[in-house]
Amino acid sequence: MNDTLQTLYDVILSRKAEPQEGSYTAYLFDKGLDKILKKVGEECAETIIAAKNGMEEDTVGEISDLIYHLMVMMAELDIPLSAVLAELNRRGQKIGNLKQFHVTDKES
Ligand SMILES: N=c1c2ncn([C@@H]3O[C@H](COP(=O)(O)OP(=O)(O)OP(=O)(O)O)[C@@H](O)[C@H]3O)c2ncn1[C@@H]1O[C@H](COP(=O)(O)O)[C@@H](O)[C@H]1O
Repeated sequence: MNDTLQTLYDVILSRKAEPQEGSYTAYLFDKGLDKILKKVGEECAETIIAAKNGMEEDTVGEISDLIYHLMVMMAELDIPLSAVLAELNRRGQKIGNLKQFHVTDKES
């Protein structure tokens, strides 16, 4: 999972560094942050609509569009993918510690 995200993020970063003809990602960087944020908002709304309609395939497609546009936003803002993954890991470890605490609490 992280490998897939990292590979996609690396391609997005390379489009930012070296824009390619016909690249949608390069087009977004050329348009700038406001355009990218507008796309994030649109894809978020489309994800909600697909989820509400209960169509799994459509929802998966919209989630993928949303993640892609979020990663373009991160690249535009120079936020490394590792920062988000580290934050998710930190939260996971916190929850892990809480579970451990509850188990210990019951046992005593
Ligand atoms: N994962 C994606 C990805 N997901 C969604 N999209 C594009 O996001 C757009 C969303 O569709 P919309 O109808 O909402 O937008 P649109 O009308 O085409 O564009 P706007 O005028 O609204 O900006 C489509 O053009 C999709 O092709 C993506 N474009 C590129 N990638 C990946 O990005 C990498 C670089 O690709 P290039 O940008 O093609 O070089 C590759 O790994 C691609 O697979």
